[in-house]
Amino acid sequence: MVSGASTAAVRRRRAPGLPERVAALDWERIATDLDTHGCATVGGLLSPAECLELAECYPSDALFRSRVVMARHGFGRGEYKYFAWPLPDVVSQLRTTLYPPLVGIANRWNEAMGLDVRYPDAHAAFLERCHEAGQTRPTPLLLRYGEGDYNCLHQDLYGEHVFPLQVAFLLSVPGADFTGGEFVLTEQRPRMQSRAEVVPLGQGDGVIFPVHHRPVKGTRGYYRVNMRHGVSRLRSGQRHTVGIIFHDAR
Ligand SMILES: O=C(O)CCC(=O)C(=O)O
Ligand SMILES: [Fe+2]
Repeated sequence: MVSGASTAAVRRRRAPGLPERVAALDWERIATDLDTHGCATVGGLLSPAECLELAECYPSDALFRSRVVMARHGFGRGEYKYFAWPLPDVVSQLRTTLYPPLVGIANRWNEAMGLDVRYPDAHAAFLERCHEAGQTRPTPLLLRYGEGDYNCLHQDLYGEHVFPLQVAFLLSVPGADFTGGEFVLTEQRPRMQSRAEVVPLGQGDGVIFPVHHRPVKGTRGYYRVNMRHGVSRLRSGQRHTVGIIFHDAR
């Protein structure tokens, strides 16, 4: 058990420079990768110290609103915890700084898919929309996998309001902290065979990917493909990730 004092320290912790680091990312390249491949990676956005600090707060129950043991629900093997309000600074900053550059892509995708929903420029305004509809519980989460654990292919939908992109960060060092445990995306195309994408990540890298679907350009305009993500079986060690989902939950 972590003491109350260190729990408060994790909550208060400043992550200097995170907004600057997010602003410095090549958002044109990210948009192109998302359009072309259905996912984009961002290298080393979190420092090793930030990764370690986040991973180490997993046992600190006061930071979380609930714990999910995946095997109990048929979700896979391993566990995760949803952060409680107030979110730790680094998690809150990731949510508020990654949202604005993704809004343009989200709105463009909805237009291509013939969906009427458009997203406001600021995350606070989008959260207000979620909260007014009863989606008030925070969705950022910390995941922990041990040897033999895996995360079944899924979609993180938590109510009517959905921001169509989400981000997952690898907090552990592949090859040193764990082996196996690869991030996997699948794309189910209408009347076609499915396509899988394995996304190699290093510590502190993030992967940006669609929550439930994305537009793909065909010969007669855009069609909608259904997306799922998961994690392959860990062969050894321990793997932590943090998931940044922009809509809140009912
Ligand atoms: O552990 C992972 O890489 C996947 C995490 C996940 O499912 C999520 O962030 O929504
Ligand atoms: Fe997920």
